[in-house]
Amino acid sequence: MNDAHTSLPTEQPWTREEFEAQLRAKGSGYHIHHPFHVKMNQGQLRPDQIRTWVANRFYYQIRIPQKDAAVMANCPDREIRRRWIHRMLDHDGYGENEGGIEAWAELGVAVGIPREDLWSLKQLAPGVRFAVDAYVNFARQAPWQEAVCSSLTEMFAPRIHKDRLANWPQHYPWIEAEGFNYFRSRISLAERDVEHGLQVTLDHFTTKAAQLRALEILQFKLDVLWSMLDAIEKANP
Ligand SMILES: O=C(O)c1cc(C(=O)O)c2c(n1)C(=O)C(=O)c1cc(C(=O)O)[nH]c1-2
Repeated sequence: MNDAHTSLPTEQPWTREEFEAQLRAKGSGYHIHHPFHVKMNQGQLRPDQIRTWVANRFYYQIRIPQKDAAVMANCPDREIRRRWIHRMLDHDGYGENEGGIEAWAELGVAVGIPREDLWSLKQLAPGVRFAVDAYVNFARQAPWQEAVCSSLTEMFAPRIHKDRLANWPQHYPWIEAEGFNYFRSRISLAERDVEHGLQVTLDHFTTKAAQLRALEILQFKLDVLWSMLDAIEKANP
């Protein structure tokens, strides 16, 4: 094991601010820097490659509420559950709100994927299924605070959604504008989610060893997202 990930029981923990800065520094490994994502944002992907990305990312979208249900199922704290349940509703929708999964399906239509094709998962690459399932299984099996910590890649998500909104319309004028609603909707939701996720993480991981564990968990989640893009890139070079 790397020295950076071990600590003596007596070692001083980072302060709350230092710990948050360490978590945020993990952004250097976010999938925004993956070569496939860089190409996507620079307008270098063919329409069929955009479709491969949208079809595969759909699997992440439909599994996220199950991941959040696992966090809820493992969490005995009513106050946490009262806030966490919004994540499931955001994606599944409720009442008149169609939700994020539907917004992603509209992105699918906007890039030329018929709904039945998207829902059939026939384009799903095995590596994407594997990576996303690893995330859901982690949330099922880990203590709920660890699962909360693993959601903190969302700290880096508002930037990625804003970049897509800024760049896609000019690079990919063939995509119908309604397709971008998902990205727009996630900016404020991600900010709200991160505020709560960070609060739980900063409150729970208070020894140095625990703080180092939190960084490992965040790395695991960064690896999930990175592996998804590796598999997507390979599925349609
Ligand atoms: O488009 C992206 O790059 C991206 C990344 C992430 C992320 O960092 O996990 C999420 C999302 N989008 C997203 O839309 C979303 O709803 C979401 C929920 C979660 C989570 O871990 O609970 N991550 C993400």
